[in-house]
Amino acid sequence: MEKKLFPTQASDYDLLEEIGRGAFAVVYRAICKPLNQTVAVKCLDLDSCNSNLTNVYAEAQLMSLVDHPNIIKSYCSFIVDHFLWVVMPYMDGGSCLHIMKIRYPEGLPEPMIAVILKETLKGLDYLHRQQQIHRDVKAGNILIDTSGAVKLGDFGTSACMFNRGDRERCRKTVTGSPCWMAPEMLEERYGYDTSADIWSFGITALELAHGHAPFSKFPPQKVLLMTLTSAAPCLNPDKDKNFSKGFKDVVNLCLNKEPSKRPTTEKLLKLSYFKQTKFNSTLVQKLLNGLGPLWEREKILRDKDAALLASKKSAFLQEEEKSRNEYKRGVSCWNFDIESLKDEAATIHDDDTSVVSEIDPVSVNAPNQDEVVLREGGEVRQRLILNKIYFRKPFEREPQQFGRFGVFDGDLELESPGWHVVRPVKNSEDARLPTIDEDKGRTGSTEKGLDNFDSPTSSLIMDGPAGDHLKRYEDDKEYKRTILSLEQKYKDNPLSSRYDSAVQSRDAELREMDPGLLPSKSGVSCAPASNLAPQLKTLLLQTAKQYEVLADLLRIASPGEAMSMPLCTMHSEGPSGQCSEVSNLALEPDLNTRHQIHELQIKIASLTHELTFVKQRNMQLERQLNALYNKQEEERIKQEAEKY
Ligand SMILES: Nc1ncnc2c1ncn2[C@@H]1O[C@H](COP(=O)(O)OP(=O)(O)OP(=O)(O)O)[C@@H](O)[C@H]1O
Repeated sequence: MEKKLFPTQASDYDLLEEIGRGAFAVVYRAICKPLNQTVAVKCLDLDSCNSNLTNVYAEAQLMSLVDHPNIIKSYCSFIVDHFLWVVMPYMDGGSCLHIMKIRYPEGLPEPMIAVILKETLKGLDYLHRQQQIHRDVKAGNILIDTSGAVKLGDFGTSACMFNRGDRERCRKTVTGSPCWMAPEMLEERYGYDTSADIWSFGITALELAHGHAPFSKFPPQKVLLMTLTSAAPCLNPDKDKNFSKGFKDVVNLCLNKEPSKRPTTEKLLKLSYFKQTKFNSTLVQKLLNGLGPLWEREKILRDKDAALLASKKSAFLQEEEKSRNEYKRGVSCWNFDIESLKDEAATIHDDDTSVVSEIDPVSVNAPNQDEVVLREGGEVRQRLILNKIYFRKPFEREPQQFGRFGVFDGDLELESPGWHVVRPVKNSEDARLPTIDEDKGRTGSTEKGLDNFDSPTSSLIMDGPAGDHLKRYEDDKEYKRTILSLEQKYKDNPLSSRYDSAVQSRDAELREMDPGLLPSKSGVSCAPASNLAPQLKTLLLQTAKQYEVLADLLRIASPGEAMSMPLCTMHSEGPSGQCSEVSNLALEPDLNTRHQIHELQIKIASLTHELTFVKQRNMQLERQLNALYNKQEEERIKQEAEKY
């Protein structure tokens, strides 16, 4: 069949309706005008996604090399502003998750599950043979169309393991959706391989059977904990009586906590359960019978979610109150002690709803939340579905940790200071932390200096201009102390790998509160240019302060003489205490001084400009390198394919 060449210019595509939304991307039905073909275009926001451009681009390129009927390939991908557009075949049935939400909330009938699983398995088998890990196998990524085709999509998060030796074959990065993640993916010290996909495949089987993944209603920290410490999920012998033994065996085989004991895709395909399952397009088409167009269904679901969100808002306020009361009782809400987390997790019931809150733009790390609404000037700018777990690299803006993460354009943080959401750390057992003072009926402390401490800390500590009930971050002594106490407490903890993350996160946060508190790390060179602005402003302030000192010295040297040096004052705005403005209070600076200040400002502007330019150039070079690398890979794959 002749290979069509898809154009790589945005103007060649008409974006029509929105047909889906992921953590960092919106997917549209679109028309490729020169080819007059309906396609799906995934617009991935490069600014808010947590991966570096090179990886994203490499993975998008990789997607275009895929050639299997059960895997969605990309026709092409290109950059439009700060978005990566990935052009793919349009799957007009949508995802299995989508269909379950609309029509099968309790799960699909087994014959349909068997067909869907087998087709997915064939696609996964192809990827594994190419030595790739998908890393995001779930019903939301299994797409179907009206011809009855079943395809596994979105392996933008997958990692290429081509021929890079065994060390590289075990990935150390963590990306994925908590409920589907294999236990070894959560333990940073262990790598993981293709068997992690087999675990996710087993979870997907349960998801298709029940309409939702096991633990999906729990907050992510509980999901993590249960995945690590509880027995592997399985079918319920009472509730799931109707499922065949073959299906139960598949689930049990895949959900083995020991990765090496899980079957390979090849072995699974040889099971009689899958051998007997024949592809049946009519069965798949039946799933879509009577359903409206995908974009209309998508809209119905979006509206439903919005209504749910509104109802959850009040739940959040209650949760706030509950959490505050718990705090007053000295209940630990967040720590890394696995046993207490276990107990805590056990108190969360199946019907617990996740917390939803509204906060202003910037970066968000909200371990207890499903979704946050980002507003600017009262307008909703973006809704972030916090459904992923990321371990951020040390040089990146956010601390390393696990939790639900959403990141909004960091530059906005400077322009419109808003909520700053940080991780809560509380522990009543630590003597240095505030405890209940029964007599006084308020929070007290056993340590001197904290007697007046009165923190109505909720399950999240927030910092922002509004909300009197929330404590300002930089004043939060308890937070600083608690974080420091973590260091002592978890040194010998079995989760000591988490300890490093906690320390790094502590350092990052303390540095943000007060740049002088900790020595700055060397080699931190990857900050965005916009992040430099406060530092440059600080430099400007320092220079101005030097004038001040000079003026004082001159005053001492020649008392009685009128001084014409500027008297500068620091306006502390952010938690870091960086100055935002240098202003004259009493004395007007002379012309020369003003001129120098002006020159400094010009230098700063030009430096910022230069930095932006270098950054762009860097990105360009990265892209070129990538293209080169991908070309080589393509050739290598071709050669390998020829060998077969
Ligand atoms: N080629 C496609 N055809 C039709 N619908 C699609 C296509 N690709 C994606 N979708 C829809 O868009 C939704 C969002 O896709 P996307 O890959 O961005 O996110 P996701 O995998 O659901 O979430 P995440 O960002 O967590 O990976 C999917 O769940 C699916 O319903």
